[in-house]
Amino acid sequence: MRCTVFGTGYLGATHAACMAELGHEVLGVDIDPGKVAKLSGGEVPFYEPGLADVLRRNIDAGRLQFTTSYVDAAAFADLHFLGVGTPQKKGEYAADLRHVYSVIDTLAPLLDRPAVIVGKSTVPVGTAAELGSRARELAPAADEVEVAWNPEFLREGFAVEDTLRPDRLVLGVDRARSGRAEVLVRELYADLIADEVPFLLTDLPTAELVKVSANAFLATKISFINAISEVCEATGADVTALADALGYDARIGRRFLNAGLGFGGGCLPKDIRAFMARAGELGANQALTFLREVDSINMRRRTKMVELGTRAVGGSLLGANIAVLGAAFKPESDDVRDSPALNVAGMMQLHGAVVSVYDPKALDNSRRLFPTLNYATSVAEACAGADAVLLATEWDEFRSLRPADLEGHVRARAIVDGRNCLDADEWTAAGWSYRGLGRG
Ligand SMILES: NC(=O)c1ccc[n+]([C@@H]2O[C@H](COP(=O)([O-])OP(=O)(O)OC[C@H]3O[C@@H](n4cnc5c(N)ncnc54)[C@H](O)[C@@H]3O)[C@@H](O)[C@H]2O)c1
Ligand SMILES: O=c1ccn([C@@H]2O[C@H](COP(=O)(O)OP(=O)(O)O[C@H]3O[C@H](CO)[C@@H](O)[C@H](O)[C@H]3O)[C@@H](O)[C@H]2O)c(=O)[nH]1
Repeated sequence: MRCTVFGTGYLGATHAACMAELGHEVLGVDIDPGKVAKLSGGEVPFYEPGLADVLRRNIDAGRLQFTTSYVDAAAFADLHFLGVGTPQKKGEYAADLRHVYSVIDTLAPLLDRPAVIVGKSTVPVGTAAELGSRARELAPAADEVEVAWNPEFLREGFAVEDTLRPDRLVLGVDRARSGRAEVLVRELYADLIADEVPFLLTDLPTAELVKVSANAFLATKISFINAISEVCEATGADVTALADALGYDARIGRRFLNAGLGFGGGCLPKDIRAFMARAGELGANQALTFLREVDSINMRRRTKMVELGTRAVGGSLLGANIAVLGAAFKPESDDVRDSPALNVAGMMQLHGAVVSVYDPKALDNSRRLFPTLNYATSVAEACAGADAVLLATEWDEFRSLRPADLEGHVRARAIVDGRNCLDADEWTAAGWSYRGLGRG
């Protein structure tokens, strides 16, 4: 079948390519002509393992195209996915929905036959119903336009795998409508459903809430273990051993219990804030106040890392050479949105340190977002003359570092492991001062 995907960023480009991989004809639509040109040429404008292969294979097969033209998109299909960004508003907790509304305001007037718009962006509860009313007001096809919500749960770094083998598919529909959305979406995902991926049909607000609740839970789990880290730091306990022991309880589980520098990225931080803002608008102010604490615990880890880095160089950052390994918000991604690593690097610089940042994939994005930091093109270059090394993103290249790899480069043997991914004993035995977060 045919579909379009509006917004070809991390989510949209992946969705478009993967829907083509399932055998559908797909047209990706973006307002950024540069992005459209790259994607059309088979180039992924960001780092996402495995995506380039899927993209090229499907472009070559003639199933996947990209355009900036809404007119072409409206003519191309009757099933339209909406995957544009919903960032945090400047200076507020709430989500900025201007891109989502812009898609509806531009697309709907072009819809002159029955159409289904399926939202995948993460939005505050109530948005889908509002978008549906607006689309029907603007569309020549009026009541024949239906808006449904199919939240996306993919993780960056595993986007292709998560799209082609998701844990579940959730579809929220407007029960007052024809049921066409369910029919089309079930047909689109037929191969996944046949592979026994659970398909959960619900109403619009529930679908919207599933998404933000999932991210709120994940953020809470990370902040829970990071709060325990603070107690470990006060007592000399080791949070990594503690998390392993907790994780054996199947009711708790080990995943998302990695203590360290905490969560960042284009999703968890802004989603929990938008969730709090929306709950407030709905008069449920008390319900999510715990998320404020989740956010605070998370941000405190970043200042703790700065504190450990400062201690590692003897108490003052002024003039100290600091190597920061990692800039992406997590490994296997070049995404630096709300990156804990860059936040720490920036704070160290503000305190007078000379900071050198290295990341295997995220340097271009880092330079664009934080042009005032110094960037190195290798671990060795970042560590040259360093008074302390800070490991901020657990890329394999950094996990596999051995003390000998840094000998001859650093000025002092001090390392702060912000992701608790190094063997503390090995580094200590090699004469290094090793500090981890939540490790005694
Ligand atoms: N990145 C993820 O891993 C992920 C996973 C699940 C959900 N989400 C959600 O998906 C949404 C998109 O996130 P993202 O990370 O892909 O964002 P992104 O910034 O990478 O991509 C958004 C894209 O939308 C395009 N765009 C903006 N306005 C447009 C318009 N009017 N018409 C067409 N294109 C337009 C932009 O040019 C950009 O390419 C957000 O709501 C996010 O919370 C993201
Ligand atoms: O035990 C852990 C696990 C993760 N993190 C950090 O948490 C952040 C988010 O990690 P992850 O959830 O893997 O990355 P995202 O790609 O942002 O994915 C989240 O956000 C997406 C966008 O909403 C959702 O689709 C995914 O399901 C959800 O996991 C990163 O900074 C990680 O370093 C930890 O600190 N400790």
